[in-house]
Amino acid sequence: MCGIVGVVSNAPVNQLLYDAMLLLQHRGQDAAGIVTLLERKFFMHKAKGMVRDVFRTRNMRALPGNVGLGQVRYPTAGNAYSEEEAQPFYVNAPFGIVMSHNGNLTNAQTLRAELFSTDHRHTNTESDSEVLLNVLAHELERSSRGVPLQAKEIFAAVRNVHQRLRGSYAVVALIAGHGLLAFRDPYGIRPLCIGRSADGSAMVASESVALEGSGFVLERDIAPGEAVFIDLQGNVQSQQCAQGATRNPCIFEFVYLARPDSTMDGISVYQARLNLGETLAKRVVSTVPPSEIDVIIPIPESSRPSATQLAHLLGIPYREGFVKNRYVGRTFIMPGQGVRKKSVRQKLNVIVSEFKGRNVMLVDDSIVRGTTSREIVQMARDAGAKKVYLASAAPPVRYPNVYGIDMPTKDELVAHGRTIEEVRELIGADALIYQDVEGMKRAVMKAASPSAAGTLSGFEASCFDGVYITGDIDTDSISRMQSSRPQGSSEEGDEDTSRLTLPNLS
Ligand SMILES: O=P(O)(O)OC[C@H]1O[C@H](OP(=O)(O)OP(=O)(O)O)[C@H](O)[C@@H]1O
Ligand SMILES: NC(=O)CC[C@H](N)C(=O)O
Ligand SMILES: [Mg+2]
Repeated sequence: MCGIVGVVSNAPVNQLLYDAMLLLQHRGQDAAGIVTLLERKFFMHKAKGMVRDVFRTRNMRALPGNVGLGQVRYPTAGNAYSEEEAQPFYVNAPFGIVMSHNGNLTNAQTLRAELFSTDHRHTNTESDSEVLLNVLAHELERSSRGVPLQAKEIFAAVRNVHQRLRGSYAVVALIAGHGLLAFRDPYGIRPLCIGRSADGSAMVASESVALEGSGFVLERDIAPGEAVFIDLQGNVQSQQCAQGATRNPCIFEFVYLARPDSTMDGISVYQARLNLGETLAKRVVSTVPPSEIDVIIPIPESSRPSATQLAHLLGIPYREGFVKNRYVGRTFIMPGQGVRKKSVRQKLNVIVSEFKGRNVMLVDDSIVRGTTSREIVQMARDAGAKKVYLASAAPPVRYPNVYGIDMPTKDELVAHGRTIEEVRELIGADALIYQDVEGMKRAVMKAASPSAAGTLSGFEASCFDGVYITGDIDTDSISRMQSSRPQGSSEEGDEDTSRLTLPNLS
């Protein structure tokens, strides 16, 4: 996942975009970029790093214009360390287009070859997003050949783009001299919403928190397959551009990726996490009698709502036993296992009195590679805990994700090919309780507003159930994607040489 945002306003948008990107920072910590549009000219600044490091006053001053877009990147394809693959991307024809993408194309290699041989377009990076931009540019060129580019031609181009792309994509693009285009893949895997401010400005963003925190009111989610075009005067037009679109948002957004104060596809992320704690409570009682748990301790940050609800329902005290260093980012979305592992200890420290002589139940939202759990269980023991139980608000992550979450190889998933007992042993906990897949889906669905519930077909939950919603994923495509996953650099904690190796228990 990455965070994307676009604005059409009647006042300068540089600061607005910067602030919205800070609200989306949890979706990507690796690179950040803004493009603004003044008359026919784009102004761009992008670099590796978090928003506050990438933009200096001089960079902000060099971003004039009332229209613009931005992105915070969490790399899932191409090169994690390449400045060139920071977004937005730019092409000069037709018209001049810049684009930000959240998601992952599963047919990027085929498209790259097709772009070169058939469309005669050159891509110069390993990024799937650059491929996407070129497909969009080619289709805009085709649909507007000999006629002025208007909403009709733009929607026709998006229809063709949907035909060619596979995978997940939420996109915001600016077309010089025309306006802002936003669209979402036909399954709605990655989120995108739209809102307005009192002065009539329009904003599209990955999460509602970016709108609300910027003084906008959330109007609605952009529907799966839908395209929205906002002209330079702020007039909004939209059209469904995909056949047979269904709403299947990525369930991992609700488990971990999104901020709890966001609402996506009509589902409150916070309520979803509370509900996950509720269903988890039922699983806990059938494994560890509540009388044997002295205290429930969340693993900050994302597990807090589930842990609170679990503690409440079991009638066990909830305590903050780990203090988080707020200056260390999210460890899961860091590129490279070496840096992730080191960061868990830098990020979390224990309050010994909450552990000493107690049976503690630690709660996390999910266990992916097991990096966090193994460190945390050991830290709890070192702090004097008698028994350390671990509960996960999500089921075991057993399958690679190909839709924009960096878990592309099954070997790095601690639960792949292992029984829960084997995972427990590896992590070193006295008991390990996982959510079950159906319980998770029900819990998240229950958090949907009544009007949204009817529009949801289900969830993209492949990393938990192995069912890939786009229907075109097999072991070959997974290994192809594995080879195009972000590569690290040795100077920043090379992930290949320091990759966590798990003992083979079979
Ligand atoms: O099993 P692992 O591979 O360690 O991944 C899972 C952990 O990573 C995430 O935390 P993260 O620190 O990224 O973010 P958070 O502060 O939002 O919880 C998630 O909340 C789990 O704690
Ligand atoms: N996480 C994302 O949405 C990543 C977008 C794109 N695939 C990249 O790697 O830059
Ligand atoms: Mg966490």
